Amino acid sequence: MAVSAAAAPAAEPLPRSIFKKFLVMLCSLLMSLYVFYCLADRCQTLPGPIIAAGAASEEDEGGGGEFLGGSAELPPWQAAAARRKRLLQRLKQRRRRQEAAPGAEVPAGGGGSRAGGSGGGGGSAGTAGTLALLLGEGSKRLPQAIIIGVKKGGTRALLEFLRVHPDVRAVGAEPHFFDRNYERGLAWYRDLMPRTLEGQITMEKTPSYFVTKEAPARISSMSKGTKLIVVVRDPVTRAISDYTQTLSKKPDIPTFESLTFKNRTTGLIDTSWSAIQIGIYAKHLENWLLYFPIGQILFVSGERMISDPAGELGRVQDFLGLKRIITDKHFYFNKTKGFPCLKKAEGSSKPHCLGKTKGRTHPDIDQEVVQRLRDFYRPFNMKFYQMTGQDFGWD
Ligand SMILES: Nc1ncnc2c1ncn2[C@@H]1O[C@H](COP(=O)(O)OS(=O)(=O)O)[C@@H](OP(=O)(O)O)[C@H]1O
Repeated sequence: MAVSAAAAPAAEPLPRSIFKKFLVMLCSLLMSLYVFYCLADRCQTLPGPIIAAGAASEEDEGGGGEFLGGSAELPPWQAAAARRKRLLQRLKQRRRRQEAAPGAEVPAGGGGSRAGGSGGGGGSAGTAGTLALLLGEGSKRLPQAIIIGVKKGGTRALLEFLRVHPDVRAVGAEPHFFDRNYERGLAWYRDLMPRTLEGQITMEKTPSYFVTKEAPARISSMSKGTKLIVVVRDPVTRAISDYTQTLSKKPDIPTFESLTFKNRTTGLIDTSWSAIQIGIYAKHLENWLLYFPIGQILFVSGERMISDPAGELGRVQDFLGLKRIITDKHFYFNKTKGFPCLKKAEGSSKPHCLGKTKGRTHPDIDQEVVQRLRDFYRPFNMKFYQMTGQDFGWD
């Protein structure tokens, strides 16, 4: 009895220390699980970890491919969540500013890219992809597909919608590499690109390429296999849209009617005015066909991008060899905006329409001038339908 009474207190600390160790291990395990859970994008309402694009844009200096910000005072998992939240906000702000700036005029410099899909079917693939990108996998590649035009055709809408696809990663801003920045070299260009994993497509859009004489040869020398996408729109409406954009920046410019004509009395159209020139699609296309087979160029209808975005996106996904993930389930028609919008914005669960500079009200143009322009473009449009094998219904 005496022996056992003496032995009992000596034995007590042992189970307690084991218990403590067990508790510490359990806590560590739970913490690790929670951190992993957050990294896998499940601990917040935020839809996905975001990685800054290759090069910092004018709005987001220092973003280059790293997580932004830091919260030294917070526990690591909260700091990670806070960083993600801040980064998401900055990317959203940057995107809004890019859209608010007159699209085609935005200078080069990277812009946002995102990892992961929003909305619809690509969710889990997107999350796996984002996690891999988050862990530093993937590499910057030159684009395999480029939206080369046309200015005011609906190029921003196409890129924004395509980015919903988990296998598409794109530069947000327009790099203008093959027109304004070519002397900077391919390494500079590649560095603007977001990281991609095997099987993902890198994309960019710069609508001025379509009318840049040197662009086809330059893109072909980068890669003959580059897939090209052109969003075309009725050249008359396109010209008015182009004019509306310039007018918003320079309210003192002459009227559309006076800029249209070299001589209003004779009715001679001023084809040197870029707003008119860009719409002569057949002429610009001839230049591209010197370097690319027609089958390597996809022509997207700017009008159908508005009336049936899912239909056009279906064609684009096929052309890019992507699974048809973006469908009509991703879109809704916003009556206030008067345009189709995404049900889920990238990086959030909220609906997303393009910015104020997309879908502007056009000034009223003298119908006689409009008719004169229709007559002017008709033969060029016919030629363009013939070359592409598609009737865009502008005439
Ligand atoms: N979903 C949606 N929301 C808003 N706007 C849309 C959409 N789809 C196509 N569009 C049309 O896109 C036109 C702008 O074309 P771009 O994005 O190519 O312009 S830019 O060249 O990048 O400046 C823009 O031209 P405007 O209407 O003249 O503003 C729109 O008509």
